[in-house]
Amino acid sequence: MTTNKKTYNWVKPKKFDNNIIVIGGGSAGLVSAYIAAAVKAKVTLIEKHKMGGDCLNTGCVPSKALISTTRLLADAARAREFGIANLTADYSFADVMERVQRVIKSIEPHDSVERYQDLGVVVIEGNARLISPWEVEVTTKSGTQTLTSLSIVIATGARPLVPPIPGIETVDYITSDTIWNLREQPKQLIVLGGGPIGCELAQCFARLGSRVTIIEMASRLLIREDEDASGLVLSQFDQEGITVLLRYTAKQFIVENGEKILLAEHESKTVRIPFDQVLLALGRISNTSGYGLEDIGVELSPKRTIQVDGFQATNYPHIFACGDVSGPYQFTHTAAHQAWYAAVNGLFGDIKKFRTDYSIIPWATFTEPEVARVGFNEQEAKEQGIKYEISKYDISDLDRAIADGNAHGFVKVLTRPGTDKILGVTIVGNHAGDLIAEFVLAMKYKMGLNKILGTIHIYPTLAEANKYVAGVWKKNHLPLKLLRWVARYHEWKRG
Ligand SMILES: Cc1cc2nc3c(=O)[nH]c(=O)nc-3n(C[C@H](O)[C@H](O)[C@H](O)COP(=O)(O)OP(=O)(O)OC[C@H]3O[C@@H](n4cnc5c(N)ncnc54)[C@H](O)[C@@H]3O)c2cc1C
Ligand SMILES: NC(=O)c1ccc[n+]([C@@H]2O[C@H](COP(=O)([O-])OP(=O)(O)OC[C@H]3O[C@@H](n4cnc5c(N)ncnc54)[C@H](O)[C@@H]3O)[C@@H](O)[C@H]2O)c1
Repeated sequence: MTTNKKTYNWVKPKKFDNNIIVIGGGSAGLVSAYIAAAVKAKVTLIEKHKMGGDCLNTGCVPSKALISTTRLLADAARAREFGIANLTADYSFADVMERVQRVIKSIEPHDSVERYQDLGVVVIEGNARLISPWEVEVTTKSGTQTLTSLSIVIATGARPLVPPIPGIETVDYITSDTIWNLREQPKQLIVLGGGPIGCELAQCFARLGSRVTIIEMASRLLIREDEDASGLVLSQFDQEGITVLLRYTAKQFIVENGEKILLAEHESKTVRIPFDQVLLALGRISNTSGYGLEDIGVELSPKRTIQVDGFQATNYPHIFACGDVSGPYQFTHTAAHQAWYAAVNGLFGDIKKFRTDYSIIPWATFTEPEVARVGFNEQEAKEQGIKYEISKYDISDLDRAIADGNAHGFVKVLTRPGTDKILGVTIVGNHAGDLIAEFVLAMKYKMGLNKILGTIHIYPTLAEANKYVAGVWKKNHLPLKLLRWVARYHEWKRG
């Protein structure tokens, strides 16, 4: 990437207050600041809202806290299957939502100003604005100051997409930012979008007793995953009474006699869907305006994320970006991964630069069943013309899953034809997000399915599914010639 010509229009300070300034105290910013402090750099972290960013305050943590409560309710509803005649759950929606806040409070110290100050980071709670490629203006309650830095990491995150659907402003919509403020349960909740946010939250609210309808314009839920994976999520949602309307596109909101109605388009017809609350889960857009990027000319990508090169650098070689604001992934663990590169390249790039390693990126959607993935799935391999073989193990056969009363799902491994090299894995089922870790490690350290098959897995665990799928691969790759020869050898020995 070439240096933006605008660099030459700015006067570079002769001395600097900081080695690195990090803008944004979410998953990406916190890790960048941590790394910088660990290697003894002078680092200032600026956060304008809440330390911990989306993950702690409105994203991963509250959603997973709500998932754990609602799973308890779903398990209680299945009590009979477990030999318990009657198990009633007495709860109030408001109490459940308060518990979510308590979980956030318990995790808050991990991301707190105090913790980062103790680590050696200067933390400023204020609004940052780039006023030159080396200067950041910070506005706090007590005033405005200008800081200078040799390098800058932009980690300003993303926000829920609010599309300009006519009438949207009249229906008091909620997003993943505001849903956590609800204390009164929606009776009839529409969830716009069947991606990870829509699916996780739709299931939670259905389990709490709301009547939930998902509106998804694509032909499947979780469209990035393979059809067999999203199919299992769909059939679970059907069983739980969630209405899933596929190939429906939200077109307009109207309010008639006080009733809120969504007009959605389906097969060229307009369908009316009444509701009392609508959650927008239509994707997240990067925060790229209002803090000086446009003034100094930091370039954006066609997807409106900050454009970075393979080293997380923007068109200014000393300004880096990481996390949701730069993409291409929008996960806490990828934000943290990129943050290491942004900080290290920002501090030591003159000596050595490290290219961000995207070779093995895992993720999971925490619906029941969970859907976890690393590497290629079938649809991506086909799109990219990559040849593969499939080994699939059905979890309905797994002793532990049967004992747990959760015998559904699968482990599917794509391997390079004729070898045990793993190209990608999809796991659907209980604890899929944990089970995939074995394959992430195997892929990272280039271990094939033979190595997984040769590893002892504790009986009876869900992790045995990983060994069994390796066994499926082995059965399909038996050394037939050798086995024929061995059979003759045994025959000869018998005389
Ligand atoms: C409902 C939901 C569930 C999710 N679940 C998961 C999950 O289970 N697993 C997973 O891996 N990911 C999950 N994610 C995604 C994850 O939350 C994000 O990928 C992650 O938080 C991105 O971190 P970030 O640091 O890039 O951005 P953020 O966390 O958004 O942090 C950016 C920070 O920058 C601050 N900021 C912005 N502008 C300025 C400025 N000018 N000055 C100072 N500060 C500024 C903001 O206030 C914010 O705190 C979920 C997201 C949502 C919404
Ligand atoms: N477990 C996790 O790791 C986790 C959980 C939640 C969110 N996230 C992150 O947050 C990101 C955003 O999630 P998301 O679910 O909001 O976005 P998404 O982009 O994954 O899904 C949005 C869905 O909305 C549909 N859609 C868009 N416009 C529509 C319309 N007008 N009518 C009907 N449907 C429409 C799209 O087809 C798509 O399927 C994810 O990509 C993920 O990276 C991760």
